[in-house]
Amino acid sequence: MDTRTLSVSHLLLPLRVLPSSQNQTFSFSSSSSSSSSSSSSTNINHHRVTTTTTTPLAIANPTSAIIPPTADDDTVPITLRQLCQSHVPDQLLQRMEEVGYVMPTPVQKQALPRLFSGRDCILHAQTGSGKTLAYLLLIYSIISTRKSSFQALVLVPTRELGMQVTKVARILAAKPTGVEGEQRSCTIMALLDGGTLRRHKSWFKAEPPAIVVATVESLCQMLERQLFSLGNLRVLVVDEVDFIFNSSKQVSSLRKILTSYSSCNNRQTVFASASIPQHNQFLNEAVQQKWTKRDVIHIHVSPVEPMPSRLSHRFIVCDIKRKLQTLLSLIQSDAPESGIIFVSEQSEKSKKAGNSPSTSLVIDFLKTSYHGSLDILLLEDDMNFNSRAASLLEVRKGGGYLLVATDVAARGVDFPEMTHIYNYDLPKTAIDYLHRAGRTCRKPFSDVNCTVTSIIVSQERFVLQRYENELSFVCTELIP
Ligand SMILES: Nc1ncnc2c1ncn2[C@@H]1O[C@H](COP(=O)(O)OP(=O)(O)OP(=O)(O)O)[C@@H](O)[C@H]1O
Repeated sequence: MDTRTLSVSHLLLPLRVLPSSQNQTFSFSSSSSSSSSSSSSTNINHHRVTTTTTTPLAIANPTSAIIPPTADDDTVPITLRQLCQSHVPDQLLQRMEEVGYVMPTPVQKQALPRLFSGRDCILHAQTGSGKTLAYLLLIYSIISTRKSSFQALVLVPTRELGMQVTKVARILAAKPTGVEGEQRSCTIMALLDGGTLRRHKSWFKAEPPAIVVATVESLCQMLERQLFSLGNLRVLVVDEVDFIFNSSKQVSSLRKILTSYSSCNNRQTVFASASIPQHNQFLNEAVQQKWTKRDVIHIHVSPVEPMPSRLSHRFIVCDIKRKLQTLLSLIQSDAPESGIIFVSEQSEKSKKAGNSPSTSLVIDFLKTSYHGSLDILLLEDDMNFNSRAASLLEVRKGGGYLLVATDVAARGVDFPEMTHIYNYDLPKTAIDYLHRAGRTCRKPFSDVNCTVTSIIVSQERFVLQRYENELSFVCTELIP
């Protein structure tokens, strides 16, 4: 008897409901939205899949039992190649293995069969769990390199994340070692804020790329000028979907892309994030607003553990005047391989008052007082795109570094060597805490432990406690 468990929404699995304080910061509805909360009771045919429960296969005759491994069976190892075999071109699978992707992560194992079946999906899994590879494999299973048309679109909230996704997509599309021949290769365009639209326009005219990785604003500018259309689009991925919907600058353009410039009936739609607050409402809204088809699946991996278990959380209470010194002492005693020091973005009021941003204070202090071997780098919203790219390039060269950053570095950016996160300023919401913390623990099969440390003043303890409750983690106090 096969007792594997595939949980769908009408089989009542315990699902974590996000607390109301988290909900307050987030809304998918706009004033122009035609749906209302009552719409959630309509007969929507979406499914939810979780990976919380799996029971072993009962094998009737062990000696002859060659049961093909399936994605929902955790007891039988299954490779990425087996999962992708009849869907993704062999050359791409070869390349995937060559760059080190052999075994699937839990989200890949859960999602790929459903993605290959053509269903719209919401990929909801921990930071660093490999959602990018999951949706890129879907894209490579769908697009045809024989066609010279724009077939797949990945929308991202920041230039930094766009550059990273483009890089992974290009690495996968490259020829594996030893493969000869003049096969037409897959072209991938990065259409990101800060780029030159004229160059992209000429590229489109000469030969449309098969895949475009774009920030929402840059894409909309091109669409508004009718420089190309989404008419042949077969798959649309929105990465960090909750962030884009929650961004007042990006949400209306995203809505247009989803419903005016393209139709969910003509494409497969995938939304990805480690955080989808009010996910039931989002699912209903996605269907009501025709962002996805009615049978969209919610793939929710580790719903009761939204952050990696290898991550330990600490806090230290100090006087506000001693924060810099406390930071330095922590760095000296932790001796991180690499670390990010998250600092709040400077408010408009503080800018107008002519104050220095906190990032400058921290950078200047570390440059004079830190005498260790780590490089000190800066990544913040107010830097121009070239300086931001230069900082990330330094980070990617390898070697240890301390990156002083605002939340621009908190979403999606992959820092594989990162071991320590310091919240010099507390994040504004529990969701922000989760994404900052998620810049560590980015090697899916590693057992290296990582640490997040928040440096707080005593009045902030209750805020941190709220995040602990919302995200189900325990923060231990360090006594100075
Ligand atoms: N199957 C795999 N085997 C080994 N490494 C993998 C595999 N899949 C992904 N990775 C690696 O895991 C890391 C995290 O992957 P990715 O950036 O896709 O995470 P994510 O789920 O998108 O996280 P976030 O929510 O923070 O954006 C990357 O360095 C990636 O190369």
